[in-house]
Amino acid sequence: MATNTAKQAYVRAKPHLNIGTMGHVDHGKTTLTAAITKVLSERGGAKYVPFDRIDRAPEEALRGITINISHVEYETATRHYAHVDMPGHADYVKNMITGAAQLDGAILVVSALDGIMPQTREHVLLAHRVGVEHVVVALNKADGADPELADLVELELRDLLAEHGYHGVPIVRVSGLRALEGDPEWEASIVALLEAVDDTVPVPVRYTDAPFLLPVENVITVTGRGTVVTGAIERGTVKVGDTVQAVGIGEGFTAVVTGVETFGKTMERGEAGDNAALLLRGVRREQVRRGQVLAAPGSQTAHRRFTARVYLLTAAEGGRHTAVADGYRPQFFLRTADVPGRMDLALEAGPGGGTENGGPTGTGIALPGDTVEVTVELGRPVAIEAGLGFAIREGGRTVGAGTVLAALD
Ligand SMILES: Nc1nc2c(ncn2[C@@H]2O[C@H](COP(=O)(O)OP(=O)(O)OP(=O)(O)O)[C@@H](O)[C@H]2O)c(=O)[nH]1
Repeated sequence: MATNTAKQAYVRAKPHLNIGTMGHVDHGKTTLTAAITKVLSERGGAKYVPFDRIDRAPEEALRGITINISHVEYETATRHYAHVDMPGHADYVKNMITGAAQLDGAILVVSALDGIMPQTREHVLLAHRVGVEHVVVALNKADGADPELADLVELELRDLLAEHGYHGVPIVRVSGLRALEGDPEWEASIVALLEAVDDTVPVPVRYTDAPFLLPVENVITVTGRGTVVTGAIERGTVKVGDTVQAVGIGEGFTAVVTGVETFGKTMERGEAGDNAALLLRGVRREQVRRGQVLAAPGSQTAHRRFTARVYLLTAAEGGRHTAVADGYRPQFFLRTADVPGRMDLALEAGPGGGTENGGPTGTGIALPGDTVEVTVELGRPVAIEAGLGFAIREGGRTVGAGTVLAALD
């Protein structure tokens, strides 16, 4: 990342926040993302990223300058934002529920022409479950919608949001498409949307004093320079010269950080909450895998077995229709890791096991809607600690959400 042409340095002049768009397919997430960068670029707060460059820029990933192909950055008067427009529904859910996206807030995109659709519901539910506390609604395609119809959609949205604990959510009528085309009325709607985001999503508490931790999202080889690892810094800080330890999945290693960047700009210090690219000295690409964490040496340990409290989604929430039994073998998503594993419906070390809400205790089965305490054995070791959230998926859908109680062995 030390390039021949000097790179610009990242100036930390404003608080940095991570936000993302969510919502049903085709409601206009990518169009809106492009529109935000276009409108802000005209106001000096962004570099315009056209629609067809979002999610679809592999050559940028190859050059090693992009943090994540679906991330864009922009600034309002008071904040610097990294904005993730996740490519497909499955990836979206995976990123969101594992906390890989580490969203401080979300823009729920709902088409005023179509109203609430299944993924609108699913994303609101998941956002709430994974702890996204702050949501702003972009009621998109307002250019084509009858205002009375839009009023109706707004009412239904308020009900849906309230059902999941979101009250007083700003609903801003926008048109990503018309704003992209340069229509001043709709450009103003994008500005209003960002004002609502600035006002609604507070600057989160960042754990910069904790030991450094970065879940590995992508690994890129930059010819002549080495291996670059990207991801959002979960805790702590990192600078050139620091030693980091890779934990989980493959063989662990330690390496010295020789470059820290964000969105192609060099950083004196990467901090919790930043989307960072780290250049590692003497590390081969194959040594680093998505799902590992890079951590301050000795601060994280990999485990295959742990106890957890798990909520099984109901069929209405997109979960299973039938019970799960001892020996259940789904996929587990922990941070950026996606590993197969086995789940047994009892706490290995501890009093009893069974359910909290009067469900079947000690029978070795649990029904959708139950909260149960379980013991998990993963196919591969992963960095595990008490309190870590994870998702349980099978056949491409999310069937459970859990929290680690304790690592075993
Ligand atoms: N009339 C109108 N059409 C829009 C607007 N925004 C997006 N569209 C159209 O809606 C369609 C879907 O837009 P996308 O931005 O691809 O939607 P998306 O939600 O990103 O879709 P996925 O990424 O596939 O989930 C496209 O044909 C857009 O041109 C808008 O504000 N008004």
